Amino acid sequence: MVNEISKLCIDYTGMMCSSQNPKGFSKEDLQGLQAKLDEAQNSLHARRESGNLDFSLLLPSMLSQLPELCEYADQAASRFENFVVLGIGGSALGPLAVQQALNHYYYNELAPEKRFGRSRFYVLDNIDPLRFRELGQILDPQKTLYNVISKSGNTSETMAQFLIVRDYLRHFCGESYADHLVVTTDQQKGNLLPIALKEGFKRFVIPSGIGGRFSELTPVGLLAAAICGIDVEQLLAGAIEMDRRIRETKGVFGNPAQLKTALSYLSWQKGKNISVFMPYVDGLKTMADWYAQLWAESLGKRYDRLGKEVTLGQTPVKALGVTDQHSQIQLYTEGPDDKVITFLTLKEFRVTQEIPEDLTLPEDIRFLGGKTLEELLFAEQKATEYALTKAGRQHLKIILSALTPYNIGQLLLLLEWETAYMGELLNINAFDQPGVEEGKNGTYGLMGRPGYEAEKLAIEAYGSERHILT
Ligand SMILES: O=P(O)(O)OC[C@H]1O[C@H](O)[C@H](O)[C@@H](O)[C@@H]1O
Repeated sequence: MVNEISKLCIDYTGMMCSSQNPKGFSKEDLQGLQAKLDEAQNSLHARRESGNLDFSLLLPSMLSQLPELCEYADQAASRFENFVVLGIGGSALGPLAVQQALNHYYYNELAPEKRFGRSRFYVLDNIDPLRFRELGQILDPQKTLYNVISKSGNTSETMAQFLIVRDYLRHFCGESYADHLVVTTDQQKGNLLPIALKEGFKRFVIPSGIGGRFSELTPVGLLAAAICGIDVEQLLAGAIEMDRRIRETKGVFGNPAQLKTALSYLSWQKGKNISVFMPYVDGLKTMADWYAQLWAESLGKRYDRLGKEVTLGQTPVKALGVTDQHSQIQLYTEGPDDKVITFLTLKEFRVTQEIPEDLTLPEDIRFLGGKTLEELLFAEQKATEYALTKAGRQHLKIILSALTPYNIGQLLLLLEWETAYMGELLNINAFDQPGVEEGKNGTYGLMGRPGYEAEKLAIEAYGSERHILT
């Protein structure tokens, strides 16, 4: 059972009923959701038409902004050896995921003379002072460009990093410090915008209505990708094609987002409260981090859209094949049956690594000789699927034909649409994150931001009753 979607396909055999997997779903189970899915589709597409669903509506308009973005990226890449993102959450995870997937791909594909003149990529999302200090020590400020990314322009972590870096650049670069800062933020809101305007930083806009976790295919991710030599046109082309398929294809067995949503929804209904995302490609390891934020913040909600308390969500877990076969698979096979596993794999790797033959070795090792590492990886992945099916555990597999910008664009859009569909089926708002506000406001209180005195007092009162073993 393989759903072909140009260069990305979904193999959902491991979710379906068979002689080996009697607990799996039937075609009728999937068809039974068709009316709900169509309703979700109509509602999402109506919001899109009225301009209230920006994450996919904006793809073509992003294409028209590429010439300006790429021109700036080319100039920056020829001047700066290092490109550092200061951002967190949706302002860091997408850029990281795309870089890890594609940066080396491009490096190796480029003609040798073109391999230079592209910046090295770093992300400072966490505010660990040691890492912050140490990265500053190894990067030459004259050769470094910092991209401050914040949709809200108010995030404490990002703003704190920005203030330190601005000070440091002023110290080392003098009056030209502003050339070392590029800001990606909202067009109208937030504290970063007026500073950027006043101090003359180059600025890119995150279109209104797009939340951080849906913003990779805006300047949030496109600038970093372009500066590091990734073909952003192809990235957008893949996303636009996936978007078109999702909009135009009818029926759960043809529409990739509907199929993926139906499988997620049915498994969630069957008590699978955990969604494991397990790429079998090192380059896609951080894609699992991006997915974790998307799934967790979008679907983990206490109230539905009518304000009724529902407490919903499915906990995302990140894993890596084959590494986690030697760590987590034991639990997935024999532990509580509360997980659905999404494997992410490639049809082929661009390289072949042979394992040498040595006929003098004992047979139990010799069998590996003459095979390749890819053969071993694919065999392990298949054997894991089999073992999970045998244990009655549900899993599916997204297969990319290769690690290319086009395919990564397709994958991002598929997962974004699936998340939006799931929000509709669960009748929750998939685009907000009220649960993170309490902690943020408490931090403001503790750090002395005016207007948050009550939060400070409440946290201090909470801190007075502690149980500590020393
Ligand atoms: O881009 P920013 O506005 O700085 O937001 C960064 C992150 O902040 C919060 O933690 C939100 O929960 C995330 O959804 C967001 O991605």
